[in-house]
Amino acid sequence: MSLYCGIAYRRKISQGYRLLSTYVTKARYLFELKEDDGACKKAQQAGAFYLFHSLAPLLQTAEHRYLVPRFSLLEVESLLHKFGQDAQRIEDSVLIGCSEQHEAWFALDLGLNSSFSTHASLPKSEVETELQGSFIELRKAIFQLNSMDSSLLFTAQALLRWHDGHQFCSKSGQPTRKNIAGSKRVCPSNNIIYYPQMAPVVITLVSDGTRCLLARQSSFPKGMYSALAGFCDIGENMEEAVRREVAEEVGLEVENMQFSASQHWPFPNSSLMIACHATVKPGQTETLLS
Ligand SMILES: NC(=O)C1=CN([C@@H]2O[C@H](COP(=O)(O)OP(=O)(O)OC[C@H]3O[C@@H](n4cnc5c(N)ncnc54)[C@H](O)[C@@H]3O)[C@@H](O)[C@H]2O)C=CC1
Ligand SMILES: [Mg+2]
Repeated sequence: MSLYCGIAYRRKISQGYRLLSTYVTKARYLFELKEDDGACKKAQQAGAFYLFHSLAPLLQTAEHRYLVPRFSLLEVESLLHKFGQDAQRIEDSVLIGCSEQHEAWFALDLGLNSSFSTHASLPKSEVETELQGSFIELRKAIFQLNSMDSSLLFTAQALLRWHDGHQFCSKSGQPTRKNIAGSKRVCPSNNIIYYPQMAPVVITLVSDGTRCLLARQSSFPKGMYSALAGFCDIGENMEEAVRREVAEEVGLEVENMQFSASQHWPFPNSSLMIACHATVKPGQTETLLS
């Protein structure tokens, strides 16, 4: 019932009762591309492609920053042709966003083995020379990218990695097939749909009101400290995960948890980092000092 009302309301709006915002039309356009393979294929014709090699994005250096080159479908086809591959490889690309003018953006990895061939990795250094750029590990490049580029590349890397690691149905063992946008994979033998997944992680700044607690893992570089982070266990809500992680990692009990901000974090796998503030329970501040 509520879904039906929602659809009717949308129609009423799109028939011209109210002008839709740019953000709304963009969100609906992206939704259409995810649901409709034909529309997504059409969008590739006028779209822009970001290229990766084994999950490292192609970047170009400009002074102290990195620029992220984009290529048209024709340019990508001609590159593939030059390296002896056909345009079918473009079906491995994933939709990562669009401009306000609805130019669709895709990401394609030239280094991962394509679903269409077992020997399909393109030679990295030759492609770099051809495209006048370098495939640089994303983690090393983030501080030299602007925030829009880094967010797009985070999404792209996470999606490309997910597809690379989910090529088979975990129930039937059969190869799964991605839709054109790359927003899902389907097992043709039993129609199970697999969607890209993110693991929720809470990262909590614990304080006693005036001081805050930072910690370090043994794997951190020397001198690096961070707020306390941990994966949510299945069945937990955010508050329970914060309380448990803080207890596990530093032996404190916290209360007054507050959500602060969130961010997608693609390393080493896709996480949704949920940042929170929490205060230690009264009587535990001495522990905080030790
Ligand atoms: N931005 C930042 O400042 C920081 C970010 N992080 C990120 O937060 C995430 C979680 O932090 P950790 O302290 O490592 O988590 P954690 O404290 O939950 O410990 C990691 C352990 O949790 C288990 N685990 C449970 N679910 C898991 C899953 N979905 N994926 C992987 N391991 C899982 C594994 O046994 C793993 O060894 C990491 O991805 C890390 O990159 C961590 C610290 C600082
Ligand atoms: Mg942790």
